[in-house]
Amino acid sequence: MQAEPKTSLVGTEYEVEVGPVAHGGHCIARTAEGQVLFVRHTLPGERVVARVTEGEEGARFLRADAVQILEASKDRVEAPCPYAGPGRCGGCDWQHAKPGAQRRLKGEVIAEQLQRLAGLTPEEAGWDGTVMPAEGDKLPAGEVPQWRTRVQYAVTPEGRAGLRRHRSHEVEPVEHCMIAAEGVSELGIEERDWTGMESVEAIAASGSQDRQVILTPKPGARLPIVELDKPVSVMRVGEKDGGVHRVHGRPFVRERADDRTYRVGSGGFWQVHPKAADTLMKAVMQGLLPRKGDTALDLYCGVGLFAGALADRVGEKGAVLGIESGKRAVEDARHNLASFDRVRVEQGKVEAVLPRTGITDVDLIVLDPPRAGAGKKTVAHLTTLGARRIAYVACDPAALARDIAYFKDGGYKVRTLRAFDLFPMTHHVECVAILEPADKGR
Ligand SMILES: C[S@@+](CC[C@H](N)C(=O)[O-])C[C@H]1O[C@@H](n2cnc3c(N)ncnc32)[C@H](O)[C@@H]1O
Repeated sequence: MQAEPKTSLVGTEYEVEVGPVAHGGHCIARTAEGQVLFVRHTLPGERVVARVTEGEEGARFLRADAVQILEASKDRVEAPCPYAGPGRCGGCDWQHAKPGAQRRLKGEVIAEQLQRLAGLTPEEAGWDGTVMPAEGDKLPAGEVPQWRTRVQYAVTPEGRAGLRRHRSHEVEPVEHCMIAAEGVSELGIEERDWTGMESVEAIAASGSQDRQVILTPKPGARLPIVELDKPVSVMRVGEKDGGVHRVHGRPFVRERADDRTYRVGSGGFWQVHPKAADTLMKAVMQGLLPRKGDTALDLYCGVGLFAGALADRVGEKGAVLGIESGKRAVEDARHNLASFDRVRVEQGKVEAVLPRTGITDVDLIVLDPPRAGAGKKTVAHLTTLGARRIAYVACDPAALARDIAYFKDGGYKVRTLRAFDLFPMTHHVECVAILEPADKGR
């Protein structure tokens, strides 16, 4: 017998009191019947009319947008971006919140994840509860930091560049993205016709004048001649192999951190906020306190940001091993770290490569995994290596909290935690946790 289709509630409106913030850029509310709503475009304590955007009767939760604000929070501001709002651009979650309130909301999310998934209060995690803005991001009211050095534009059927709507393939055409770095805006991507393209990624390095666009053509489409307002190198994503191929110019951009230049090939990872690489590198080094002669691991090392900083500090008698799955990122890391004799970079997944290395003890570990985190097996392995300190760089506080719980099982505790707002206007936040053996006093 076929199950009865459930009745969609999309479009239904509820007047609700808005409760606390939840991970993902929304707040929690309940309908009169007790059904949970994840409401965007609102703030804790507000009374709003929430219109359902996803979900059906009896679902565990519904998603909704606040379409009318009946009682506004004192943290609310008029969104500075004309493309923000219900049904519009999905790039920013907190355009309608004061900058200080955005950081408070991110702090509340971190605290909630730590408590729920790792059983830790902020004090137990050695965290003062604050989320620090990046240097230079505290701006007069109404001004928005222009921090996005990499912007992935989608293209409308008419060939206009835009940004995707929230949880949708639809494109919101934009004439100017407020959070895009000046180097991206200067290219004039939004003014060009991109007919035939699926997407156009713009990269403006912050450590050099390098500019690059990566085109993803629709199947069978011809590449346009790219004439932008500034010189750029051009890459394309291959229709068959999905790889990034050079059309003209350098196949990489040059970034700077810790007074070192890093080559970052197309498709390779580099932090998006211009201050992020240095901010995180400093937080990691201040937490680890490397000594001459130390041995260290840089896991999920990308093009070698932390391995380079560690190599400088552990000196000629020390050694650093980086592990990274991306082939091109490994080539870049080897190039970037070629001046160090005692730095090695292995290609492959950490979970496969680390056991194969046969390493049984190290002094220090940095891990900077993707959003899913490192996971139980990898964390369990790391806790057997006897590291004096471990720095965990996390772009997702939920994955961080889950992995901290695994570290706890393996005899490690969090010594300090710091949080940085490296993604203003969005719900994203970056944390650096420093762990050490639990039997060591604070
Ligand atoms: C958040 S980035 C960090 C890169 C680098 N630490 C930095 O700050 O520039 C995560 C990196 O992990 C790599 N990666 C993802 N899954 C991996 C895995 N299972 N094993 C090794 N590397 C992985 C990605 O290619 C990416 O370069």
